[in-house]
Amino acid sequence: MGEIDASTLITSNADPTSLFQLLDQIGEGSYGAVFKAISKQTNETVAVKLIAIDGDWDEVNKEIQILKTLDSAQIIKYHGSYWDGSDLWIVMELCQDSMSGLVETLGHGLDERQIAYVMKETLVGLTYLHSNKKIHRDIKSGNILFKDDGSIKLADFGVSAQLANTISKRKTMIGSPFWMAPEVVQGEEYGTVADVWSVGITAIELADTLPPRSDVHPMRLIFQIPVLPSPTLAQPEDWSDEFNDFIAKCLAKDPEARWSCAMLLQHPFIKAAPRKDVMVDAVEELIAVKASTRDNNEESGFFTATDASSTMAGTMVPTPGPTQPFDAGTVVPGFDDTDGFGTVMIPSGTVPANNNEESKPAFLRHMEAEETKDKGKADVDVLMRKLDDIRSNIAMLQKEEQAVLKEISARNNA
Ligand SMILES: Nc1ncnc2c1ncn2[C@@H]1O[C@H](COP(=O)(O)OP(=O)(O)OP(=O)(O)O)[C@@H](O)[C@H]1O
Repeated sequence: MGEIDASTLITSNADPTSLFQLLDQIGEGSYGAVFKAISKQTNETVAVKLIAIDGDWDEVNKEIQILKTLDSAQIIKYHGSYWDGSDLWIVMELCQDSMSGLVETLGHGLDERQIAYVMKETLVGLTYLHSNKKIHRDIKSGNILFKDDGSIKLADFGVSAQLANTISKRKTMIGSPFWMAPEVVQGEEYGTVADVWSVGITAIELADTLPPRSDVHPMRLIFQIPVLPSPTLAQPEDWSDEFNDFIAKCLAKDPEARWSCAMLLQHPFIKAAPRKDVMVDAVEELIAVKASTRDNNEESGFFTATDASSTMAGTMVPTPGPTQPFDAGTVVPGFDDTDGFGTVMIPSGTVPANNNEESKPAFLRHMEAEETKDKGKADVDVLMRKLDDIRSNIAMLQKEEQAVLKEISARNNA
């Protein structure tokens, strides 16, 4: 079980199966599955994340300790943790789905008023988090959940960080590459505005259904993020000036120039945001699509578990749902990250200090280490793609060099 004793994590010694009846599985993360459940004492419906004993206890412990301390209407409520002898049960407030699940199931992006509302609630939650000296580090539509009444809840604090009173910056390379700020992929010190960059990428994701540059391999993307101009909406002209400007303020490449969450709450795009009723139609549409998918699956004999014991015995067929365009799972060293679309987490201390590798982003070192493991499998195609990547990065850097030289010459002549 690692260095942490499960007894330090749990709320009480009660057997969770006597407290909660697990119902359908509603999600799956890298550490375990999430179930809808009902409290046998209060009849309240809740969400239960089941984490197997061989999980990464250090990270689980961190998530629980952070969740325990948070109390905000925009952050998922934590109800407690229990141990059933083999799995840790983390009991939380139940949501309908994530924003990525919504967009995916509906098959289209949100409209501008809905995005303004989701962004406002996200910023309120993050302002609270940041004022408590915490950084989320994995903001994306997959980690923004919503309830049936349209309320928004930030979730997945598995990779969040607590900033010490004296240290307001972090260096550990954590996040999902498509949503990562330039200073994070460059391995520089970063602060709470790293979350703001991810908010800007999420706004684009909610409008366009995918984050920008989603067709680029994450390995190449980490070179591109610091060099290329800030991303914009795919068709900026289809959206208001206020929305385009909001995204530009979130996606300032220089963290010093980037607006904070508190500043963004005063932005005209957010000031004009409607109330949660704006989500009602989308939520109803989602529930209807889910119900018809369930009916179709039942007709074709595809079923979901309604009983915890059958589920844990392995007889359950996972809840069918639309295929995720992105694997929203957290990728930790030792986990397979074949597509690289998940959260990347390189715990501090895993990277040797004071060697010539230090200047490389930790994320890149991790990818390279993974590649070395698979060296035997490398073939000419792989090497050709690598060459292609290197050439494209050289071309980008040359372009950047030209721009900087031009700027120097302009300033010298001024
Ligand atoms: N409280 C909740 N209410 C409703 N659904 C939830 C809740 N918590 C999680 N889920 C669903 O379960 C899925 C898995 O959640 P989990 O936090 O375990 O992993 P993840 O964030 O998707 O991935 P990872 O932990 O690998 O980053 C989520 O994508 C979400 O759709």
